[in-house]
Amino acid sequence: MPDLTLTSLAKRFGENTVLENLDLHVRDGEFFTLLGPSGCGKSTTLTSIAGLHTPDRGTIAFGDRVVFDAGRVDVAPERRNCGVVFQSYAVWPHLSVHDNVAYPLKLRRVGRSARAARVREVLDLVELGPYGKRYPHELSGGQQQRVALARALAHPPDLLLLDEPFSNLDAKLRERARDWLRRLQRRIGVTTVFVTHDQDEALSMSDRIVVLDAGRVRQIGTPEEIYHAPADEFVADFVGTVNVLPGRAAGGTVRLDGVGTPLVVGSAPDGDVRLAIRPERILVRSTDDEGPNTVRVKVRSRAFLGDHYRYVVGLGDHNLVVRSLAPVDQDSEMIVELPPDAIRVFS
Ligand SMILES: Nc1ncnc2c1ncn2[C@@H]1O[C@H](COP(=O)(O)OP(=O)(O)OP(=O)(O)O)[C@@H](O)[C@H]1O
Repeated sequence: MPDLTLTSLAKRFGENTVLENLDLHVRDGEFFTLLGPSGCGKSTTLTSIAGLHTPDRGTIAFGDRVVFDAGRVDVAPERRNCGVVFQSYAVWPHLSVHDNVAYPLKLRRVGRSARAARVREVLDLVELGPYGKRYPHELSGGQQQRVALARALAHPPDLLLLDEPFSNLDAKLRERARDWLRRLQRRIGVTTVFVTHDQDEALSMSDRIVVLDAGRVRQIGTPEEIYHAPADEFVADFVGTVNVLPGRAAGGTVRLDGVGTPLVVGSAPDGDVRLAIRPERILVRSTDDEGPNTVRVKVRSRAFLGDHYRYVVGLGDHNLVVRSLAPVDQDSEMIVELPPDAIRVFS
């Protein structure tokens, strides 16, 4: 399978700059996710790869094959050999499942018996083997998306491009569909670009994620890198929940407004900073002499969420969200530890 390289890709719609010098490299066989808020340019990137939008500048290459080079090369969508599934890419209601999946093969003039064999193969692949004769209205939403996927895979694509394919499914089905798609993608090894604005989906499925903001790359990394070592406050805030507190750094410590003892943070540039820590990295202690950065706080609110408690506690002049299994009463005191290795400091 080819890798995919986007170089200096730029796209404007009128006055609106949607992509600005976008550089991306998706490795051979990788499941690569474009993650970012609505309007950040994820779909525009995907449709540019598919050839459905024409960028203003830059190049797109599948392996050694340049499919787009602004002003010079612009390979037609049907010749790029991408399998595409969109959220709204409904299957054709008047065609049976078999005929939906056979359609791209028919377009490519694949003979009748080879076509039937391939349709059987991909329907088995998406676990819809017995459903060939049904019509879309006789299938669930999840099954219809699997038909769309089978259609995208019927003529083996060089790249699989998926734009929020699960957003019409309910939460339970969506979770099942994620697991299932990830296993299938690993099995067939097709280089895949996946678009979502859902951080859970991105974290649970991807080999690597790019976080986009207003057409620019904020960070590229594995799910663990993006979650545990966000490059900046935008990424920390967009992926997961984070407490962000203003303070002043000096000599590897940060003094928060209204908190007596400075917190040890490891390395940080001296001056005004913002300290970030995830709620689940804050430890609830029974005594306050167990480690550095142990602070006595007041529980302002408590919510029981089944598998954990979510507390809002007062830390100096700020509210801090804490996630813990430990039951502590509302309005009582709590001792929390902010481990230095759980703290990120942004200037
Ligand atoms: N055909 C178009 N004409 C004009 N503007 C467009 C067009 N397509 C997209 N845009 C604009 O480009 C920007 C990026 O859109 P895009 O669909 O790529 O974002 P996105 O990150 O996929 O968002 P979402 O998650 O909401 O789908 C938006 O401001 C959008 O309004």
